[in-house]
Amino acid sequence: MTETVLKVQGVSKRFGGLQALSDVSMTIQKGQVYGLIGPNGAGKTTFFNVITGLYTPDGGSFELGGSPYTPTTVHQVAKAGIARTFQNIRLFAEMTALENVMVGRHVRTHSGLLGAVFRTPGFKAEEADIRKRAQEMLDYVGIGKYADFKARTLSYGDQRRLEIARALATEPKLIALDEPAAGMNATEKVVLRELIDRIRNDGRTILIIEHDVKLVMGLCDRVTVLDYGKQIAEGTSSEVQKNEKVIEAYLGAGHAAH
Ligand SMILES: Nc1ncnc2c1ncn2[C@@H]1O[C@H](COP(=O)(O)OP(=O)(O)OP(=O)(O)O)[C@@H](O)[C@H]1O
Repeated sequence: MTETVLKVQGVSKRFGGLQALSDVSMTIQKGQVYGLIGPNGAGKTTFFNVITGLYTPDGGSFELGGSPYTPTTVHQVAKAGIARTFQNIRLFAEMTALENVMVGRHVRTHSGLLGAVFRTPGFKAEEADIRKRAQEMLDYVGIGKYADFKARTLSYGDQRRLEIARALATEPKLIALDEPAAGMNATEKVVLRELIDRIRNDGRTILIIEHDVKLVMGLCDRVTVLDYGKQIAEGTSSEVQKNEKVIEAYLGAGHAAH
């Protein structure tokens, strides 16, 4: 039995005279790694920003885990069950790795602000649990030994893994990774690939924007290709690779081929 995690239908987004997304639809099933690729400026980040509540779409409908949802604010989207990472890493640089993950975990806590202010027993117990879970997340992505290091002191690859740990801490239905391999060397990419495989094998569902086509093709169950905001292909990695429009879009004049 397949179970749909995210269903997006007919999403559009215009910036002034520029149609950044034009009637884009996709269905992501539980346990899939779903790739979103396309040349520079194709609309990939815009799509991520729409589904995570950073941009308001001009049209389209959204379902998450079988229920309709409207991605209006970032916080509401996190609560609904989508967690993301960013192309340009967005960590709290002066906070420790552990604290960064604890912030992600707070999306799922109950004590609230009053509990924190008065340090109620309920709050203290919850805080201890959050700390423990955050450490487990760091161990899971392989940077447990850096728990007490400030985020800014970690290597680039480790900061990207920390972002993934923070996203996982919200227990998302869908984890959306925006160019997780950007700036990584070959060794770091191998480790990242293993991590994404492990996250999938543990039953999570992943949407990934990635410029490294080799990585995408090796990792993704299905792929959507955008070009100038339009969906020019959708299918398995091998179907998409053979698609004439895709080859054209990547090799065509005026586009950087990556
Ligand atoms: N906030 C904005 N205001 C105006 N135009 C925007 C905005 N965000 C994106 N765009 C434009 O929308 C188009 C799609 O951009 P987007 O960043 O989504 O592409 P992308 O596929 O993620 O590209 P890249 O691979 O370079 O990150 C581009 O022409 C971009 O200039």
